[in-house]
Amino acid sequence: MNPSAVADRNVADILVEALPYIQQFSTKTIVIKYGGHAMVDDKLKRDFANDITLLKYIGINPVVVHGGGPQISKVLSAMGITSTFIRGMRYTDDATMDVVEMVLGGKVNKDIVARINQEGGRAVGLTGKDGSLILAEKMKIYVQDDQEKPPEIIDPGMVGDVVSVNPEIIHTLTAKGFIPIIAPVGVGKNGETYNINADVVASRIAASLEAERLILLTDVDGVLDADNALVSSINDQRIGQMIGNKEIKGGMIPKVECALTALKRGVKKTHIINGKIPHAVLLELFTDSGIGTQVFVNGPS
Ligand SMILES: Nc1ncnc2c1ncn2[C@@H]1O[C@H](COP(=O)(O)OP(=O)(O)O)[C@@H](O)[C@H]1O
Ligand SMILES: CC(=O)N[C@@H](CCC(=O)OP(=O)(O)O)C(=O)O
Repeated sequence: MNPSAVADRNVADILVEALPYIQQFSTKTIVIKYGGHAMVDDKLKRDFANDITLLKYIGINPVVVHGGGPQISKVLSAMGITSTFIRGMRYTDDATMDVVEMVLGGKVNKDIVARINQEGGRAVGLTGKDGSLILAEKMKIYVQDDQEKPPEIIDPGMVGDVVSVNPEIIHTLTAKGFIPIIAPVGVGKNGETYNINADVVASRIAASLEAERLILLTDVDGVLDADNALVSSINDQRIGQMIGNKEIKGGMIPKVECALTALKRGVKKTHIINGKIPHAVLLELFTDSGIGTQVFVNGPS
């Protein structure tokens, strides 16, 4: 639905339309991945903080996993370091890892926490190290440019994959009325620090919490086809085709792959939506038409 169409509607109508959704989601867990590209300006950041606070007040358990890719790149470039990305993952040497941990676990995480608390919510910031939330290991990235040759394995440095999630700390916080805000930094079995793509963390956290919804907020309306038209529903087969013919590229690759992983691991529904639309989270959850792309396993394409 066009967001301005929502604004023109009678407030009472909107509230009534929202009621069955509020009833459906009450006491359920909704995981929201807040991408760095959606953290655009003060107004949008405030809208996001409002949405999350409102969800908690009406009895839903929101859990936020945030990114911060552009924010990391800005600090790295001020230090004269240029990042390279392999299939949407930032090559992470030791110096880059330090910056990633400082930016994600520090500035970005605390900004989101402070904004939600400003709106009357009770947010608590965590990285995957806190409460041993995310056990990680080095990710192996397979790249196959030539179908005739076997895939090449690329060493991405300290890029991590999630081995397991221990959600105890999240359950403890949500039960006490807090909203967990999670930075995608993981810990290895020898205490080493890993940089994990935030989409990967969001999908595994959502699975571990048996979440009702995983919502991935980004800076485009959802998955776009070759004509830049929104694909409002997509299944695993079409995802494979669109990655294969490079219609889905870069940062959208981990997003669609993670949406599928979440569904296969028991999350009920997953949507990729434009976080630059004011109150995108509320529009997605509480209106009949919703926005963005819904991802399916074996479903409609
Ligand atoms: N088929 C596609 N549809 C939409 N976006 C795509 C597609 N292929 C690549 N992209 C890119 O993926 C980006 C979103 O990923 P990313 O930049 O990592 O965002 P975020 O910071 O929200 O995780 C879009 O801005 C777009 O440039
Ligand atoms: C391994 C890897 O690429 N990690 C990401 C972590 C942040 C992230 O995922 O941020 P967005 O969601 O804003 O893209 C990075 O270094 O940029």
